[in-house]
Amino acid sequence: MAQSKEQRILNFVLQNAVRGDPQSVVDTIDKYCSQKEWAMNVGDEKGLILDKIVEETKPSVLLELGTYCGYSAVRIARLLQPNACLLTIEFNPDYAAIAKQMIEFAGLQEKVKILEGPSEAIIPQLKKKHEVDTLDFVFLDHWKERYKPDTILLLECGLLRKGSVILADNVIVPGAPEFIQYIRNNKSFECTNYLAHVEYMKIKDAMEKAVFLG
Ligand SMILES: Cc1ncnc2c1ncn2[C@@H]1O[C@H](/C=C/CNC(=O)c2cc(-c3ccc(F)cc3)cc(O)c2O)C[C@H]1O
Ligand SMILES: [Mg+2]
Repeated sequence: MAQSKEQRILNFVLQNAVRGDPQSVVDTIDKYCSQKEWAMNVGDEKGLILDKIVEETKPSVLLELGTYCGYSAVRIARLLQPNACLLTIEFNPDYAAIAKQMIEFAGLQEKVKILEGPSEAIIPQLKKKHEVDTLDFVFLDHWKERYKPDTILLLECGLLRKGSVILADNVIVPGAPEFIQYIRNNKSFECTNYLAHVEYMKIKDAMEKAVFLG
C-alpha cells in the first residue's frame, strides 16, 4: 500500500528529529514541508504568532480543533506549564494515529490528549466525560466552515469564561468568512487580526484572536 504524505512526514521526523525534543520535531516538519511536500501545518511564521499568544495567555486547559499530523499540538504543548493539558480533536483516524506517534516522539504525551471524532460530537462531552470546567485557550484549525458553528457550540456548552482566548488559523486563505462576520459583530468578543502568509508560501493569510468578554 503506497505511503500517505502524512506517513512520509512522520517517517522523516522519526529519522531526522531528536526524540524528546519538541523544537526539533517542529523544525523537522517545517523543513520537510517547505522543501519536499507542502502540508497544512500552521507553519513557522504563523507558529511564532501562536507561540506568543499561548505564552501571554499562560493557559492550563486548552482545546485544538483539527489535530492533523500534530504539528500545532507539539508546538503548543512544548510551551505549557507542567500540569497544563491540551485536548485536540481529530476525526480522521489515520491522521489521529500519525499525530499520536508525533506527540509521543516529542515526549509530550502527558500534556496532550487526542480525542477521535467530529468536533460537534466531542465538544458536548468535554465537561462530563473529559472533566473540563472551562477552556483557557482554543485553537481553530479544522474545516473552515466549522469555525462559526463550533464557536457557538462552545458557548452553548458553557465552555468559555471571561478571558478565554480563541485563535483561528486561515481567516484569509482558505478563509472563514462566516466566522469572521460572526465574531467581529459579536460584542462579547474582542478581536485582533494578525497578518501573515500561508504556511511555506508567499500567499497572504491571517490569524484572528477573539477574547471572550463574558
Ligand atoms: C469537524 C471536524 N472534527 C474533527 N476534525 C476535523 C473536523 N473537520 C476537519 N477535521 C480535521 O482537521 C484537519 C483539517 C484541516 C482543514 N485545514 C485546511 O483546509 C487548511 C488549508 C490550507 C490551504 C491553504 C492554501 C491552499 F492553497 C490550500 C490549502 C491551509 C491551512 O492552514 C489549513 O488549515 C484534518 C481533518 O481531518
Ligand atoms: Mg490551518
